[in-house]
Amino acid sequence: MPSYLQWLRFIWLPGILLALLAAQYLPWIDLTSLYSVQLPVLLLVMALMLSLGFRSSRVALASLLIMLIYVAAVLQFLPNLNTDLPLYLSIAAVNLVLFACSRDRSLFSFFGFLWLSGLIAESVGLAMLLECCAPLRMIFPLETLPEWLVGFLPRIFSLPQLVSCVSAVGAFALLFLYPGPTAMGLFSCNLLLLFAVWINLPVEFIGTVAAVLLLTSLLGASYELAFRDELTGVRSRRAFRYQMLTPGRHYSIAMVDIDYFKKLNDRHGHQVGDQALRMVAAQISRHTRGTVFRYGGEEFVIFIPGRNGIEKEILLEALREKIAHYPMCLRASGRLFNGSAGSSRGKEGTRQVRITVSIGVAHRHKSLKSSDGILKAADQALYKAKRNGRNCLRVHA
Ligand SMILES: Nc1nc2c(ncn2[C@@H]2O[C@H](COP(=O)(O)OP(=O)(O)OP(=O)(O)O)[C@@H](O)[C@H]2O)c(=O)[nH]1
Repeated sequence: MPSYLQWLRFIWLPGILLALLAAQYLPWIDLTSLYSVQLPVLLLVMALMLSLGFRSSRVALASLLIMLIYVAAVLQFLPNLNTDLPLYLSIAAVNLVLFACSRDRSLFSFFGFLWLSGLIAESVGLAMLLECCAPLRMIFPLETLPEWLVGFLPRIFSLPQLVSCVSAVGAFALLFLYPGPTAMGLFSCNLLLLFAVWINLPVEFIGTVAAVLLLTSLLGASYELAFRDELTGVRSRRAFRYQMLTPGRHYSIAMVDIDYFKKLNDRHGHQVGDQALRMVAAQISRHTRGTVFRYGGEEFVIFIPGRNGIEKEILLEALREKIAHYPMCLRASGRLFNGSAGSSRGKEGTRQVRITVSIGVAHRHKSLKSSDGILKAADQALYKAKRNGRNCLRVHA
């Protein structure tokens, strides 16, 4: 967006509100019918607009697809659409699985152009096949299972039911392969289509619920963007700031900093440095009771609720040791792999790297109450740990 239009970013929502208010007074627009009949369209358009803003082509394509089916059904574009709806829905479910397999990119790109062209070609081809080629349907009745499948499955299954079941299983598998709010949204839509095919849900319900699911997945994705560190998967510094707004009465803050990280980066490259950051984040998450945040660079903060300071220090000391003894192996090429899972440990051409961390911890108590003060105290303790030779834990007195 050009810089002179930047201000639009802050007024588009009040702009929509004013447009809707103005529409109340336009005689040729009947908003009552718009709200009741077109609610799914409004919600799906919202999902589409937001996903375009987020460059989430997967949600954008899913919104477009559901909108296409909804509009075609409501406006009776195709004479047999209502009877063929389960078939269309099951094919939409297959499409959702394909979307879930792809990576998010902008729809305004060659990639987006390919997907949209494919979607249009598929819709037109399917509509022509189902609506115009009646003789073909006599030969291949798409509602029932093909003969070759009847031997394996009971006849009570219709083809759309089978396809929607397989798609839902596929979407579930993809949720495990690429976990995240978007995959979860697409899987939920797949489940919705599965139910719609099996128990004939009304099209208004399908459109509205699908839009709500897609919008919720977008909100989840935006939360992840704002509050999660992309590299390590732990919460971000912004999330820590929010956490410290309501920290509670009894808590401690530990700052964990990787030792000589610059040297590691310089010697083995940034990719190895990134892997080390991921390893440390994973170890902290696994071995502490608190919440882990990446504070910046090679520094992590742990928010540990509870009173027992000594117990927390023992656990943090154990964490420091676990990280120091964690075997990370470097291949001759310089690429890191997980030593504990690596079968090549000790093989020729591999070398182990030991990573250590220094930890500073401060507990909230009578004379140290403000969250900023506690954070500063933990930082001072960390500085002490660094000065005392690193790879150790220091507690703010
Ligand atoms: N690979 C990688 N490096 C990062 C990242 N963020 C910051 N760094 C590097 O982290 C290094 C931090 O170095 P320093 O602050 O000097 O700390 P250090 O070398 O660990 O020294 P001590 O803390 O005193 O032991 C810099 O070289 C940064 O480039 C990141 O996301 N990935």
